[in-house]
Amino acid sequence: MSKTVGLAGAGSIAFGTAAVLHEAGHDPMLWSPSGAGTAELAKGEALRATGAVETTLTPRIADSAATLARENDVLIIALPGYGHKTVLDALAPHIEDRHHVIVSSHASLGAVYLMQLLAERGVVAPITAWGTTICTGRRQSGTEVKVNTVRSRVDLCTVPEDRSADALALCQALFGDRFQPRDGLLAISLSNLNPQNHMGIALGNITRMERGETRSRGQNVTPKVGRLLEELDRERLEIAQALGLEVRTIFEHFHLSFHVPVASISEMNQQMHAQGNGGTGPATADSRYVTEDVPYGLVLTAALGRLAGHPAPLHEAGIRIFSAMYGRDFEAENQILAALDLDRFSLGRAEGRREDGAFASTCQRVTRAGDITKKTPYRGNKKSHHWTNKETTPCRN
Ligand SMILES: NC(=O)C1=CN([C@@H]2O[C@H](COP(=O)(O)OP(=O)(O)OC[C@H]3O[C@@H](n4cnc5c(N)ncnc54)[C@H](OP(=O)(O)O)[C@@H]3O)[C@@H](O)[C@H]2O)C=CC1
Ligand SMILES: CC(C)(CO)C(=O)C(=O)O
Repeated sequence: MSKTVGLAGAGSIAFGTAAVLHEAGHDPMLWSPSGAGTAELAKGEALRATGAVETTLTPRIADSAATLARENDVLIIALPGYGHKTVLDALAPHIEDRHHVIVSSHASLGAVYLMQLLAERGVVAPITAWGTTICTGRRQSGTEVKVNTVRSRVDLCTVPEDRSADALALCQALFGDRFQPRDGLLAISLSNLNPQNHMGIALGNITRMERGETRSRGQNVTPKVGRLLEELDRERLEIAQALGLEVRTIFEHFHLSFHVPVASISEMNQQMHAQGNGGTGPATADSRYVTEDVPYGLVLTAALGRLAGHPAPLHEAGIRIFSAMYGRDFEAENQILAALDLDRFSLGRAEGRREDGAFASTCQRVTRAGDITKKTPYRGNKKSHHWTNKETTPCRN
């Protein structure tokens, strides 16, 4: 049955996802928070998708968050993490029990933040967090998108948990049999590989980014960049294991997303390039590979590593190196973590608490706040860690 689906965002993923939905017989609507992203479409121009999806559609256009919510049963958040808080704040007052919200892709506990906003209004709508996007691609203009791939598997979980079965059925009805349920929001947070992948790619290509040079992304995952990605992956997997969570490996990720045989990460990327879907690397330093993935990705993984007693030195180094390169404090830029006030969950020595007890209660309280994960076995934490809760300046990149 055809569904009305409102997409918050009008960039590459919102355009690509609208095309995928249209091809499957659904009825997408786009909302550009500033209006700029849908200026041409709002005049009635058609949206053309090429590549892995070839179609032309005339999506409905929303002029506000209220319209997007009113006119659709399903809402998909499809924009970078640095826009999530603004957009969730705008949508939350209009979300009702009848809605189903999907976050594509989930960044930094945004689903917990939205749950809290809805709880304040007594609304219980299922929120499904995806570990990544259903497609990849790049917006070419106000009316065109190149879709590089439609993924065969996307990790997901739903809060509240008792809505998981309905949520899975809905995602399948919209996009087909492409979903792998995971055990809670921490597993989904640790299933998003963009932050680690983009850290390696951006570090290996930062001078090209700064000089504005266009290049193949896959081809430039050279053996040494590939090895760095594999080592970053090892850190993420160790954290997941310490938390008792099952997550995909980087090898599975590239295999399931880009349909290439499993080999070394560099070889898999060379193969993607040879098949024509290696993508294009960022050609500006002002790229979400850094401005989104460091504050909303690396910062969360590094913090979870400290909490789990498995610090992630490469991730930590990435935060520091990019902060030094950009002259910014990326750790302080995460608006969602700041709004969740995770200082309440500090593992500090204050009040004479034993750190392991504080960690256990952190897990329980976070779990209660958002049902983040069903099982968070404690493996011991010797290091003191404080979540920072500094004021952040909204950043619009
Ligand atoms: N593109 C890809 O292939 C992949 C993307 N992803 C992830 O998917 C998500 C979306 O990516 P993508 O579509 O490429 O990103 P884009 O940069 O293309 O998204 C642009 C959209 O985001 C909105 N936006 C940007 N900043 C803000 C802000 N501060 N507040 C509100 N809205 C804002 C823009 O609003 P406006 O219309 O007002 O200008 C626009 O609608 C990201 O999390 C990304 O990491 C993951 C894997 C692959
Ligand atoms: C290819 C790459 C690194 C780009 O984001 C990726 O991992 C993805 O899209 O899932």
